[in-house]
Amino acid sequence: MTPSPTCDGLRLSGITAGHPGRRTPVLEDLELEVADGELLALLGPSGCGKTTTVQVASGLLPPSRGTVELGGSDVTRTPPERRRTAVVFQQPLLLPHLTAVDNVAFPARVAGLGRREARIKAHEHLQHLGVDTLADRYPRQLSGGQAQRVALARALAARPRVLLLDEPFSALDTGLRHQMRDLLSAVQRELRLTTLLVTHDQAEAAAVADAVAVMHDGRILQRGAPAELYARPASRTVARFLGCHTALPGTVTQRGRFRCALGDLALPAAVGHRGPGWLVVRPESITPGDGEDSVPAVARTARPEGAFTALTADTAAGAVHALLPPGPHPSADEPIRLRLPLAHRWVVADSP
Ligand SMILES: Nc1ncnc2c1ncn2[C@@H]1O[C@H](COP(=O)(O)OP(=O)(O)OP(=O)(O)O)[C@@H](O)[C@H]1O
Repeated sequence: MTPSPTCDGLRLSGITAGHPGRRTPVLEDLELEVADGELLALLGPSGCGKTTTVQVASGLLPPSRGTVELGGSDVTRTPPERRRTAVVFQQPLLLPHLTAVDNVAFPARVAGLGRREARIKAHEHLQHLGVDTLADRYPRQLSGGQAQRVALARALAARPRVLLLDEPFSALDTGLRHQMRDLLSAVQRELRLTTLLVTHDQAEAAAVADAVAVMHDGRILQRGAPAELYARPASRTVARFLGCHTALPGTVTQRGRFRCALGDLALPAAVGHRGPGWLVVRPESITPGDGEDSVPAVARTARPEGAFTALTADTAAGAVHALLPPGPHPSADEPIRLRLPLAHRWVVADSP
């Protein structure tokens, strides 16, 4: 990834950081940029260093190497309270002895604004997030979703340069999560705030983010628009993390041809990979049926996944995983043909 010469958003360059008591750093030479006004989702498995990245960006954890820039200024040594970043965590962390409106007014009060003015502003933010009717309630009188809206209102009230959201919706139930995603998208569209959203949910990342960065073992493996990462993952790890579990070993013998245990398969012209690699195909693009693009398989398992059916089938080259829409689906041990549409074939190397 070549960094742009200037960044008006958030930029972490060459960051190495760890935690006291840990022998090895969590982040090593991390490069991450969130452009001005962009919502970037930082996606990665548990323990890969997402929260540590947020801590470094917010100033809660000083890196041992590297720089943090905000709005084009180096803030590596600037204390958290002077960075103009606001963080929303998985838990709302509202002050229990203050009402919702006073929680939201708190940052402005700390910044020196009078109580009346701070409260007027706070009401505006609560209204913006659809919870002004709850202004006089204490945190213990709010549901999880309501409290998280108040926490988001408080973060916005601080008028941050950068909003850092660390798994803000993961404690909520599915319906509420979707509502909060929509709300975040709407707020983001309106305010164009530079936002880093930490999540381990690829659907959430795809739903709200302008760009996604996939993290693994403290490094960014790939960054791009969600659709680009889905269609063209850089590695098996990225593909797997984005829900694509079909990876068939073989070799790109010449442009547009992939030789594997299933024979000589066609590839789209966009595939630039050469030599040994893995054919990956997204699960929702695979369907049972006959055609030029189909391969023989034997159905192994078909289990419900929400409204869909997750089908695993064995082929001569390995297991194929499909996500089928509602309707009849193959049963175990049934010989079938599976279509692997040409446009959805992609080849990756075996590296992370
Ligand atoms: N305060 C701490 N002291 C020591 N080690 C820590 C501390 N906080 C995190 N770690 C370790 O640092 C590594 C990265 O943790 P981090 O919380 O950044 O990961 P994460 O990607 O946010 O994970 P999750 O999705 O589970 O929240 C983990 O191995 C974790 O155990």
